[in-house]
Amino acid sequence: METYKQFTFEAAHQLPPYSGLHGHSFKVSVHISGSPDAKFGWAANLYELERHVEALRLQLDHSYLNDIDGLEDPSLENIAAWIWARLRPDIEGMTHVTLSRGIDGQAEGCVYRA
Ligand SMILES: Nc1nc2c(c(=O)[nH]1)N=C([C@H](O)[C@H](O)COP(=O)(O)OP(=O)(O)OP(=O)(O)O)CN2
Ligand SMILES: [Zn+2]
Repeated sequence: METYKQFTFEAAHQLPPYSGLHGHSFKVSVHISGSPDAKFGWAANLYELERHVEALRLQLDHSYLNDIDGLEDPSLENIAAWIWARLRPDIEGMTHVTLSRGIDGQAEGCVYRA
């Protein structure tokens, strides 16, 4: 079974020489794989993920990403790897993190797997 949790955040960044200062709505999906719980069938209890995901969301939301330690070059791929590295110690069975920016149908994104 695989369980996932999504969160969104609004943030500004720049990626010289490709882009100057601007902002995006980002969407993150955190995927956890595991044997189904005998009673509830889930791979992970979403309540147990909540505090870890929420702590990250609060750090990222309404931030200037370039100012965050480890995000000096905030490409999609570097942000996804940064999220993975911070959740990894706390979320057993995490298989991948997806990150996208923009609206459905016009989004750009990436998938980070260990
Ligand atoms: N694989 C990637 N390639 C590129 C990335 C990236 O994160 N991953 N980022 C960039 C630059 O940021 C580029 O300037 C993109 O600018 P951005 O405004 O973030 O995205 P759009 O050009 O699509 O702008 P819209 O406002 O959505 O039109 C280059 N390559
Ligand atoms: Zn951008």
